[in-house]
Amino acid sequence: MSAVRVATRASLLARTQSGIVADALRARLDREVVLVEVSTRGDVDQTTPLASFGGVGVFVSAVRDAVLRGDADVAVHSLKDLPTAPAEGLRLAAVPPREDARDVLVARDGGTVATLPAGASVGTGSPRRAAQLRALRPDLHVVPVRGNVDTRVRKVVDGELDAVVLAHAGLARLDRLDAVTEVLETDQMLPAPGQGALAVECRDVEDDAALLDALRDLDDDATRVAVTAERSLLAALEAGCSAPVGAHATVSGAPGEAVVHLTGAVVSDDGRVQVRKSVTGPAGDAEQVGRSLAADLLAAGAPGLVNGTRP
Ligand SMILES: NCc1[nH]cc(CCC(=O)O)c1CC(=O)O
Repeated sequence: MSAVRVATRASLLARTQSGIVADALRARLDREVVLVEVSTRGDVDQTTPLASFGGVGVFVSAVRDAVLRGDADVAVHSLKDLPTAPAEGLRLAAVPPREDARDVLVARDGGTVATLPAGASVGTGSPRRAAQLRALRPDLHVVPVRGNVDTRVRKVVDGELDAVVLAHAGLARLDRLDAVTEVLETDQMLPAPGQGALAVECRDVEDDAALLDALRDLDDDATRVAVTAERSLLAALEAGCSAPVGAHATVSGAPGEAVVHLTGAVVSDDGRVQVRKSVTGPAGDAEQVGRSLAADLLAAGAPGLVNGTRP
């Protein structure tokens, strides 16, 4: 049988994540599984703000194109980087078990959000993290940063910044949890929809039955339900990945009676206005649960926040 080719971005985090999926496929298929690196404009140029490339979508589409062209069979992404619109010609074949979805602080001298000195500079490129940081500590100086996880951590180690906010999941996968000085609870910092989860796509028309079986086996039901609710909320708010929207869902209960509990928040850029709500519904209706929470948030005044802060 031919090798399975896994398309990945070239960054260390992307290669690590794709390696996790490649290992999982290897364990389920008695086949060779190889990584195919795709370099994107967003990876090559680490300084230009992402918005001028058309947002993080640039990372995703180059990897997808490799699969659509037939240069690879499977694409691996961070699920939170995927636009909510479905991709023509591809399907979301597997959502593997999620890592910790929370954000973390990496600060000098063991700092936490509560103990950072007045006016401390905290790096993040995410409007969602910036807005929630300002809500917690209006005195903080939020500095836009780009670059991979290692570069961001180094800015703290080198003293260029007092702290950065990153995803727990990325640091865990890179074995860099030693740098974490505080895990931010979701009531302080609601993660991005899909944070901590991976997305594995294949061609719509894929006819490799063994590969499709392996992908199905890699899919985690509870993770798929949770991220479906979170992304349905995001889509219904008509907010993109750069909007100050947080969402986090958990699934509980026996199969057949499982429920999904979804919390969502929209925050003004300056952190002064936060609309935050929760809803619980049947796991089988995850999309509807997300849409109904979006309606609640919109009724509570979220539209001005979503629209007012889009680039
Ligand atoms: N924005 C880039 C990005 N996309 C996914 C992750 C981490 C892994 C994940 O959230 O699953 C990161 C880095 C970060 O936010 O710290």
